Amino acid sequence: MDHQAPAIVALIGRPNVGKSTLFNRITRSRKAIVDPTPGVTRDRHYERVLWKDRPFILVDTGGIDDNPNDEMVTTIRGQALAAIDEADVILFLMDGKQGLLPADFEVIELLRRVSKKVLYVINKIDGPEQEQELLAPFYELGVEPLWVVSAEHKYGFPTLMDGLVDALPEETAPLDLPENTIRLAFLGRPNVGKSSMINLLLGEDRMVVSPVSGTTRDSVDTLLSHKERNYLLIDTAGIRRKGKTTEKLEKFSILKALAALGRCDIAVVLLDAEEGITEQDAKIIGYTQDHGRALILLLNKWDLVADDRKRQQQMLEEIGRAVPFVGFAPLLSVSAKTGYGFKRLFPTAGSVHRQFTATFPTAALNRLLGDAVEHHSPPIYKNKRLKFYYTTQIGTAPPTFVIMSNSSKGVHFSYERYLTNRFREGLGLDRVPIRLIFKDKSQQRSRRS
Ligand SMILES: Nc1nc2c(ncn2[C@@H]2O[C@H](COP(=O)(O)OP(=O)(O)OP(=O)(O)O)[C@@H](O)[C@H]2O)c(=O)[nH]1
Ligand SMILES: Nc1nc2c(ncn2[C@@H]2O[C@H](COP(=O)(O)OP(=O)(O)OP(=O)(O)O)[C@@H](O)[C@H]2O)c(=O)[nH]1
Repeated sequence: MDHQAPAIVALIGRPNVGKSTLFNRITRSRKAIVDPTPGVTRDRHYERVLWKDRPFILVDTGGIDDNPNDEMVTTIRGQALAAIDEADVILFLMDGKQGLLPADFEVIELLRRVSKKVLYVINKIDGPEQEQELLAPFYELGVEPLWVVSAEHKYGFPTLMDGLVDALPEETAPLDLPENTIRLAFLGRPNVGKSSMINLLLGEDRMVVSPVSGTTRDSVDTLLSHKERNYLLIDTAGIRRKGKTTEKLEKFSILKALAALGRCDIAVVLLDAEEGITEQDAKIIGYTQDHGRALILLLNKWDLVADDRKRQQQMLEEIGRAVPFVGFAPLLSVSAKTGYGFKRLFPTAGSVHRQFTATFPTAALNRLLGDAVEHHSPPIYKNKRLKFYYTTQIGTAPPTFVIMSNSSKGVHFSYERYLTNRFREGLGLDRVPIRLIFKDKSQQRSRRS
C-alpha cells in the first residue's frame, strides 16, 4: 500500500473561469493516467492523476461548494484558505477573456502572503495571437510566472502540466514509525467530536510526533502506545481561523479528509448520535472506500441519546440506509464527553487491522472458490456457463483477490456479491472491505483446460 501520500493539488478560482474545464482536461488527457478507484459515492470533484510518473490528487474546489446564495468573494476566499491549509500546490485560475475582478485581487493578496506553491494560471487564452492583448492587465499583478492556457483548446496545456509536476513536493522518506503501528485517521463533520475523542484516547500518554512530511502544516499526528501496540492518531479537526467565516471553511474539510486518507490504514469516521447521519457524512464514508481504507464508525455523543431507545433504533436504520455499502464496518457507540465505550476502539482497531493485512495461501483460496461455485452454479452468459478456474491473492489493505474465468464480463453484480460474501465468510474477513477482480483466462489456455 502507498505509505507515501500523493500530493494534493487544488484548483481554485472564481465561478466560470474554467475550473471544471481544466479539471477535465487534466484528468481526461491521454497522457495522464487517471486511476478510477472503485467507489460508491463518486463525485467528480477529485481524481487521482499520474503525470510523467508523478502521482497527485487533483481537487476542483469549485464543485465542492456550490451554494448559489453565497457571495462570490466569500466562496472563493473559503476555497483559498482551505487550499492554503491543505493542498501542496494551488492552481489559481483567472479568466483571460473577462479580465481581473475584485475577487481575484483579494485572493492574490492572500496567496502572496503564504509560502505555498502557487501557479497563477490565466485561462481562455485560446491562441498565441490573443496573448498580447489579453494579458496586459495581468502583468500588472506582479506575480510571476504567469501560466497561460486554454483549458478548452489545449493551448499551453503541456507546459502547464510540466510546471505543475515540477512544483510537486519532493518525495520524502515516510515517517519512521515503530513497527506494529496502526495508523488511524479521525474524520467527520466539524464539531462531531474528533479532537475530544483524540484527547480522550491520549489521556496522559500524549506524545507528539512531528508533522508528517509535506502533508499539512497545522495538523500534528500523535503516537500512542497501548498494550504493546502503537497507534498513530491523525487528527483532521477543523480549520480554525478566528474572525473568518468558519462555516464556509468547513465545507472544504474534504481536502483535509483526502490528505489524511492518503496516509492511514483505518479511517475512523465519527457521527453525531443526536443529529444522525447526514449527506456530508455519507460522502466522507464514500471517500474512505474510494481510497480502499478500512473503516470504523463511531457514533459519538451517545450520552445525548442514551435514554432514548427509539431514537437509537431509528438512527441505526438510517445509517444502514444511507451507507449500505459499508455494512462490514464496526459501529461503536461512544461518548467523548463521558468516556463511555471509547476503550473498545483499541481492540476493534486491532482486529480490523489484522483482517485488513491478512494473507491467505492460494490452495485454500482455490478450495474456497471451488466450494462456492459448486454450491451455487454461476449463470449462463452468451449461451455458455461461466467458469472460474482459479484465484489468488494479489494484495492486502484491502485484501484483494484475482479470479480467473472464461468471461469476466459475464460476472453479474449478483454473482459477484455472492462470491464476495463467500470469500468474506470463508476467510473470516467480516470487518473490512475486500476486492475481487475478475480476469479472463486467454482463449487458448481456457480451451485446453
Ligand atoms: N474560450 C474559452 N472558454 C473557456 C475555456 N475554458 C473554459 N471556458 C468556458 O468557460 C465557461 C465556464 O467554464 P467552467 O469550466 O464551467 O468554469 P468553472 O470555473 O468550473 O465554473 P464554476 O463551476 O461555476 O466554478 C464554460 O462555458 C467554458 O466553455 C477556454 O480555455 N477558452
Ligand atoms: N454531549 C457531548 N458532547 C460532546 C461529545 N464529544 C464532543 N462533544 C462536544 O462537541 C463539541 C465539538 O467537539 P470537538 O472535539 O471540538 O469537535 P471536532 O470534531 O474536533 O470539531 P472541529 O475542530 O470543528 O472539526 C465540543 O463542545 C465538545 O465538548 C460527546 O460525546 N457528548
